Amino acid sequence: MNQLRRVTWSKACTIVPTYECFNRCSYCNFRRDYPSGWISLSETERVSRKHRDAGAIEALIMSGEVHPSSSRRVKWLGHIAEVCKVALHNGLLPHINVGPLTTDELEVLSQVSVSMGLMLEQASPKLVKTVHRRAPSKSPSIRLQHLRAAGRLKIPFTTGILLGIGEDEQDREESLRCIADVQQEFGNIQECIIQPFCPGERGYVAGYSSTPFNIDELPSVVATARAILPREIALQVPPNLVFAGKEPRDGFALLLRCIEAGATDLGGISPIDEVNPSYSFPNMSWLEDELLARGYQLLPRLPVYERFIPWLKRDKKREYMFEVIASHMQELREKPFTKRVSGIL
Ligand SMILES: O=c1nc2n(C[C@H](O)[C@H](O)[C@H](O)CO)c3cc(O)ccc3cc-2c(=O)[nH]1
Ligand SMILES: C[C@H]1O[C@@H](n2cnc3c(N)ncnc32)[C@H](O)[C@@H]1O
Ligand code: MET
Ligand code: SF4
Repeated sequence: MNQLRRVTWSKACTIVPTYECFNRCSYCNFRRDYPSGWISLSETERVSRKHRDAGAIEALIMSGEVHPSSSRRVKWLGHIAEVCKVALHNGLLPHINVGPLTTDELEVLSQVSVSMGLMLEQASPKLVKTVHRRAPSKSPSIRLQHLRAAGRLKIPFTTGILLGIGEDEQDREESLRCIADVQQEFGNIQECIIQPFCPGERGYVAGYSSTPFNIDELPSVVATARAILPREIALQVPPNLVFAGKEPRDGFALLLRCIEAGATDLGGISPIDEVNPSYSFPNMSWLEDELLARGYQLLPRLPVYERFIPWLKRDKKREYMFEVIASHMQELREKPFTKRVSGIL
């Protein structure tokens, strides 16, 4: 009998410490002007419980940023750590993506999460003059430094490239080679996201992008990534952006081409994609059936890949985190099916 091939996803609940951000990436639909406030811990608790009860495993902590030299930076970081603790104590495993951090900051947040992430976006310095002109955090050297610091600290890590922001094919290959280099040196990259820029309500690449990303080219970028990146790195594509603006049948056909080109993961699936709120996710139970008919098993996973669990520091303070990991692993082992966790989606 033919072995079923695996495609994974993570049932997530996105928690946003703050939408305020000192950067102004021209494609961003997420940021709001100061002051728009920080999430309270009681709201964090309410949201975490609700999603844990509905079967979520991951708390995707995604935030706007406070300038590195601002006097508010320490409070901002401390608040993110508190938000993670609340999510964890309500049974969710935090994955943190809050922009570039110093080594000390990474160390602090690694205590309260099971994995972290930062998109490289693109390594080409030319974008700091265009889409990232008002986004100092998007300096490629700062982001590569972050990836390497996370490597040194042995933090299981997610990164990726953003497509259609004015880069060309060589730029994409160069960015992927930078990610491969980090992996070669540190081995901490668990997945690489191949993320197509999608214009939303507010984000636009005004006058910058001479070649907006054509979603039908996604499989070929996935194939390039598969050729450049070491085998052990999972390739993630966001299914809501693959399905965007298409009939379900056509969206599915495109997703299948991405999978055949090497994509192995669909990332964090939450009720709302906070980055691209105008694009909803396909129904995961439906996707499970469709994929099964093509020889693929759609399996839920934790936000830390199993081979990295031994990397997580084990001390008294973090004993609780290991209990939460163990209980989710146990549940997935008993019933490793998408239908079981796809609850409220
Ligand atoms: O729903 C989303 N999840 C995003 N995720 C979450 C990701 O899909 C999952 O949380 C991870 O796969 C967990 O392992 C990101 C995670 C990162 O580390 C870096 C960037 C992203 C970007 C998105 C995103 O745009 N939308
Ligand atoms: C969290 C990640 O989301 C990505 N991101 C930000 N805005 C958009 C958009 N409009 N479309 C697709 N991806 C986006 C960036 O790559 C960022 O790092
Ligand atoms: C919507 S972006 C959220 C994460 C962070 N601000 C970054 O751009 O890397
Ligand atoms: S993409 Fe991230 S860094 Fe850029 S403006 Fe939006 S929240 Fe800020």
